[in-house]
Amino acid sequence: MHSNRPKATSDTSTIVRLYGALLVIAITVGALVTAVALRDKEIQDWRHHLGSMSYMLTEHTAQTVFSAFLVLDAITEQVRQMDVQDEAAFRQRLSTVEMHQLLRDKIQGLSQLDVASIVAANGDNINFSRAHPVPRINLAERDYFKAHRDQPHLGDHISTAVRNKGNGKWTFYVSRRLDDAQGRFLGLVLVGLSVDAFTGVYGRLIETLGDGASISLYRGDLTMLARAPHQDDLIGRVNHSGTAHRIINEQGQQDAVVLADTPRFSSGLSGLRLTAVRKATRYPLVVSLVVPDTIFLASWKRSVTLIASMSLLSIAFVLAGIGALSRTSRRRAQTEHELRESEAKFHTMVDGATDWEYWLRPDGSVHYMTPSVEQFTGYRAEAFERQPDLIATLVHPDDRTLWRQQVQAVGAPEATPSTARPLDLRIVHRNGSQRWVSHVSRPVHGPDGRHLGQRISMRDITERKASETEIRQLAYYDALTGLPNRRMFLDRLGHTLAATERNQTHSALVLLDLDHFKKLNDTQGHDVGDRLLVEVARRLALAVRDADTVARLGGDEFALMLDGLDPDEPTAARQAEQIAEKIHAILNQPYALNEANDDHRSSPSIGMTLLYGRSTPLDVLMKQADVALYQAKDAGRNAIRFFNPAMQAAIDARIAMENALRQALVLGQFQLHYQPQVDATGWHTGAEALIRWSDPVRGMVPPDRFIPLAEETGLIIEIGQWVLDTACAQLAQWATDPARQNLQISVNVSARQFHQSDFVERVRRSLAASGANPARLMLELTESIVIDRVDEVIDRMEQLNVVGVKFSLDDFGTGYSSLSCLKRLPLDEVKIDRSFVRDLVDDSNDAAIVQAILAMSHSLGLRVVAEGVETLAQRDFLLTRGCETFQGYLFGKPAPIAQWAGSGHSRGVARVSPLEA
Ligand SMILES: Nc1nc2c(ncn2[C@@H]2O[C@@H]3COP(=O)(O)O[C@H]4[C@@H](O)[C@H](n5cnc6c(=O)[nH]c(N)nc65)O[C@@H]4COP(=O)(O)O[C@H]3[C@H]2O)c(=O)[nH]1
Repeated sequence: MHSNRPKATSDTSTIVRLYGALLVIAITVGALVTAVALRDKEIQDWRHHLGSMSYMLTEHTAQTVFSAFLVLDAITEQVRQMDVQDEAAFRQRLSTVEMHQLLRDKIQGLSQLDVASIVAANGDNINFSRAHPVPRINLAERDYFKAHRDQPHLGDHISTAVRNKGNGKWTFYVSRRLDDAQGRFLGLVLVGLSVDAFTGVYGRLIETLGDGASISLYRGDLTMLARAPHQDDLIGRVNHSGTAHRIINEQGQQDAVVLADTPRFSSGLSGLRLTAVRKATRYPLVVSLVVPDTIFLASWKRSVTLIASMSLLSIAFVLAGIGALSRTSRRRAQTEHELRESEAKFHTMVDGATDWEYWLRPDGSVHYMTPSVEQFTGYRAEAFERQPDLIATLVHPDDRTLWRQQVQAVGAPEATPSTARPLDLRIVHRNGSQRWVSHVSRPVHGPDGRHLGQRISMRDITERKASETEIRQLAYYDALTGLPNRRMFLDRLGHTLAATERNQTHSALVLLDLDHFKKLNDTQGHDVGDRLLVEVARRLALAVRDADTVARLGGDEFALMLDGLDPDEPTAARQAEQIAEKIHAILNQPYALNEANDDHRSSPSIGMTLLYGRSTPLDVLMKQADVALYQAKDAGRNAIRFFNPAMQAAIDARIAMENALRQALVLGQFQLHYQPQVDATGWHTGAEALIRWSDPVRGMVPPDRFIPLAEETGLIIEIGQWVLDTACAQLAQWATDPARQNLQISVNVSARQFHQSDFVERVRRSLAASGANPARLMLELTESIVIDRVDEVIDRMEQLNVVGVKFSLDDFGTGYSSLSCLKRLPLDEVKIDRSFVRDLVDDSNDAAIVQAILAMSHSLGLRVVAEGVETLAQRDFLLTRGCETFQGYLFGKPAPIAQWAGSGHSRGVARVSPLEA
């Protein structure tokens, strides 16, 4: 993560480390130099010290030896005064008690002197200071005796140290030769010096110096006489290779203090030693003082330890300091780096953001603003920093008050995040264009809770607003005319009801539809129909006040709400009627729909009802207006009808019938009646199944009265299925009767039933369940079914054709089905509506229509069935014009199957048939 730490960080760190290393080196070198200097100084001091000590030791030693020589002098003088002439006299005179006494007296009080003796020329010890008479002791083998005997001019002699024969202690002797007048050897005088006398002093001195130090006393030829600490094996040995030898014998010096790395006598281990060697001035004696480095460098070592400790401590401090410093510097550099990175991230995120973000200080000045502001306003961020009021001027004037309120509320020190509410407002771009933005403002507080102003985000929601408007438009407005749709109208209707109560005024609900609109649509196409609807919408909107509502509920159905009518009901009704008449008149004006049809006439049927308060539910009000509308249509169209109590009764009756109809299916109140269809000879070809409702209250209800209601309520689905199942069952039953097995049954299919998604499947199931022959089933479709969604209709018909089911077009001639459409449908049969048959004989128009239908159907290869044939004249007319199948009271009324006589021939028809006449 920190691999890309900036160079400055490592530079600082390196410098700190370098300084640290230098400091450590300086401390180390300083410590070493100090240690070396101290060592030199210490050695130097010890040199002086040892020099002085060796001097004093040598003086002391010489002084001690001097006392022995004094005694030697006194005894020699005594002997000389005795003037002894020969050896015998010598023996005699010097072995006396007096002489013994003299010897004793001379060494009396001198503890360092062990003994004073007189030795005869043969080596016998003839007298000595210790006792008298003298025990027999011969010293002829002693080195000093031999030296004196053999060297007449030797002078005074110092012997090697030996264990004396008297008390066994280490002793060395100073001796002098005694001669007679002729120079003959008479014997010698000796004085023994106790080695202890020296080692005692040396030892105390060594104690003060410490372990490892030694003091040695040598004779002039470097034969060791005494040593402290004492070492038996060294006494009497000649020092040939030591420091003393080098100084005294090799270099011929009198004294020196030498630092050398030599093996110690004691341990044989190598080590530095300071050796102070000094030759006594009066006697052939050498004193050597040896001090090992454990002593003379002990103090220095302590100092060095202290220095080393101090240095290490200093180094530790320095290292710790460097560590801390470099950590601090690293942390600081890291923090700076992170800050820079964070800032870079912030700018990458924010500067590239499409939203407009800014931060206002508590005084309203701009602290920061994203560059995206330019897209929103056309101004750069700097312009706002210079002129904070610029923002206010860019907020749309209609939104400014709300905007100001929010900015002020959130800008207050006590503002909390909940103070802010998102606000949709418009921003006017420098170029005059407008943008919708979602404005969200939040207070900014520092870590210490201090109010630092507010942060504002503006997100462009222009497209969202447009989509919302579009969605709203689609949801609440009619796409063709731009008028409110049914949903919005019902919504407003609810509000209007509340308003009438509040304002104590009446409103009027007006429903209207255009007479014969469907015909126009079917004959001239949807474009023309649409143009008419748009023009009607425009005229309606112009005809009413702004406060009123005009809506398109669907198709050619429009609704109006007229508000603010008089509190008095009759007056309000009159006002509403006047407006309705105005509308009626306006809509009756000619329409220029296209070039070929610039004087189109259209008229509305208008039904209306008055509203006051919320006591009457919305759907009831709609029904009331609807009923009035139907009344207007019933009255021959192009009329205005006001809803009245009689109409209410009709509504109530309708509701009651709806409930009864629901029950009818459950209670099995439906029956199928069959009306025969016959051929030219009056021979039954089949029957049309017609439903009957046997209601205990209403009696036998004709289908015309309940089928439309069943259609409207959706009950037709179940009822239609029942009819189909019953007819199929009947077919299956006829199939077992040779006289009727070729008869077919026509079944009416309603639009809603046919347009069910699983209609084909239902028919197949019904056929399969009953076992009926599909070829005997004829489904009657009305023109209104086939005119809509032609392709889907054809598809379904073909699917059923495949299994053998046939189709008949019912009520042909009353609708507006175009010939081209008819040609495409897989039909088998066309039924001429009974309204044409009725006046056929008298009305030349109807006769012409029927003839045209027959001609057209024949040209398409379709069978034609004439409905409602009541008279022979009608039958004959039709027969002579090629109609081959008939249905009507002339041949038989619809009747229950039980009343259907077994005969396959209609009564009396053949008799009157012109063909048979
Ligand atoms: N004046 C006169 N009328 C005659 C004559 N011959 C037959 N009619 C009547 O004419 C109607 C013929 O049926 P539609 O046109 O399909 O017209 C039917 C049909 O559209 C519908 N309908 C009847 N049964 C059903 C059904 O099961 N399903 C559906 N969806 N509609 C049905 O109800 C309509 C009326 O049926 P109905 O009242 O049974 O009326 C029947 C029948 O009784 C005649 O010589 N003179």
